[in-house]
Amino acid sequence: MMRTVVAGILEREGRVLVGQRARPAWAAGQWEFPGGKVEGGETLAEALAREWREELGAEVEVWGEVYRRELDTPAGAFTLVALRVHLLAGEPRPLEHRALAWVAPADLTRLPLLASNVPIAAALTAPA
Ligand SMILES: Nc1nc2c([nH]c(=O)n2[C@H]2C[C@H](O)[C@@H](COP(=O)(O)OP(=O)(O)OP(=O)(O)O)O2)c(=O)[nH]1
Repeated sequence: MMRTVVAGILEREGRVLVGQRARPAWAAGQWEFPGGKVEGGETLAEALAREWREELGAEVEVWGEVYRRELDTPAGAFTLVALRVHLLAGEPRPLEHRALAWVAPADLTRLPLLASNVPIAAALTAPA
């Protein structure tokens, strides 16, 4: 069964939160929307809430899906789903990332994003 990875899009004052990965080697230094792999039995929303608690010390709820596609990476094939989130409690901190940044969607591609995230950045800047 293909695994699913959820990635959270948190927007504040026209900027979105991104994290710089510390691992694995192929992805270290690249920027992502914080999230991770869905575990057995979890909904997408539950998985994303768990990842944000573990990696950022923040409580979020999911508002809706932004983007979905199938991916091939050095870590295997999976479905990547980007979900818009709303912050309930806690200020995100880089508990597992090298750094966090708040970036305007139009400026995201100035960072070395994970290649799979470039279309998500494009979706965020597309006119509604
Ligand atoms: N978190 C996250 N992962 C992404 C994004 N885009 C993208 O291609 N990926 C890839 C990188 C990884 O191969 C995979 C997610 O793995 P992960 O390492 O974040 O997941 P995890 O926290 O559950 O980690 P682990 O338990 O497997 O070590 O998805 C993104 O925006 N956010």
